Amino acid sequence: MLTVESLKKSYDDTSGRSAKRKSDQGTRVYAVGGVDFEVHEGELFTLLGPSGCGKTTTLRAVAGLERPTEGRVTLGGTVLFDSDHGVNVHANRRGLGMVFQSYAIWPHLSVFKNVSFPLEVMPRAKRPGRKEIEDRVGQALEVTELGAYSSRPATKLSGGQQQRLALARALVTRPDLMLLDEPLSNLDAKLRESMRFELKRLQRELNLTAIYVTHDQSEALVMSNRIAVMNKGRIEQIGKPREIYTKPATRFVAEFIGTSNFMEAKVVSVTGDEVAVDTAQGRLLARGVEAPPAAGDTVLISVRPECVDLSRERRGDVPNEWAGTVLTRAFMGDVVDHIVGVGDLEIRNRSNPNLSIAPGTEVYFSVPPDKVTLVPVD
Ligand SMILES: Nc1ncnc2c1ncn2[C@@H]1O[C@H](COP(=O)(O)OP(=O)(O)OP(=O)(O)O)[C@@H](O)[C@H]1O
Repeated sequence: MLTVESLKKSYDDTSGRSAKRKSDQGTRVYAVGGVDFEVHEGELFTLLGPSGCGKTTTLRAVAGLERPTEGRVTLGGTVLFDSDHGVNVHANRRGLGMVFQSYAIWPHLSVFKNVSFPLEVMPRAKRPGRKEIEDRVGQALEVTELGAYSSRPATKLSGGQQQRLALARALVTRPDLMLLDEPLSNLDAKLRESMRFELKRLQRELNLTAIYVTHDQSEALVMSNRIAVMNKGRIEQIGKPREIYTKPATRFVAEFIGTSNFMEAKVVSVTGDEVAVDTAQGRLLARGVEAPPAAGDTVLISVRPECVDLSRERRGDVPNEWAGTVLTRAFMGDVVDHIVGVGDLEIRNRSNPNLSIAPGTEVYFSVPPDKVTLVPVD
């Protein structure tokens, strides 16, 4: 549905020293350094990454609010931007719906008028008749569960309701693609969590195609069909939430999404998709490795804390079983974390809160081989 190819956006570097060099060398900084992705119909596609990684710039380039330095953007077969051929369709003519962090409802208008406004300002030739405007606004308010507030001044809505109003206003034009830039970040934590599910339900029910921008990894995991993890203006990995979490392609992805135990290791042997590695603390077996490395390669091992099985007794019949000592334990209500020391290494385990082992206790822990992830060394 949407294709973004080799998208780049650079700015003049106005920071200190490099600004001086700019005059003779033309220094540019890349906010987006060449990204490629596709968004399929009916999909919620998330751009996820830390502050400053270029996600908003990418979204604004798709919206037509930012002119890319290079690249091509195509929506349903129509070229919206193409640097090689000088194509740049105006933002108003791209047929997109947008919801931003500051959802900017019009305070002097009623809920109904806020939603009808985008239809009323359409060029005369495209503008729907009065009856159709009423029907479409009614529908948009219905799906966002604001029907009962139609005549209320927009300022007399709660934060969550105002957020839904911003969504209704974007939906009413029936856009081919919705662009959502951190739309929940102004809400308090509890409301933000329930709105995740609301938004996801709406997107699914209306079969909306959407690009969602967030720096919040749990929001991305809950809501997305697919996620593109961005770092320093580039995409490090694109995949389904489960793939991104269980098979991080780079150290950055493994560190940014969730928590992980990392160990440097050397590959000892490779048999099909089974890889044995040596770490400073001992040998580990990894199974189900896609694109296995070669013997002798250096790799990074990543193991999620919930994949570390902790026990007071040695089991003996399981692979990857090591002995260690509990250093700390942290109870967090729904889970408990134990930090286990093995030589210089600290391994984090996450368990059901029924397990509680005092610091200083000798323990055994093991990792199922299919939970040992090999990450290429950067
Ligand atoms: N107009 C501009 N001039 C110069 N640099 C800019 C401009 N706009 C953005 N940048 C820089 O480009 C980089 C990417 O910015 P962008 O807003 O896309 O990041 P982001 O990932 O959306 O971050 P955040 O989550 O903080 O909004 C940043 O380093 C930013 O400082």
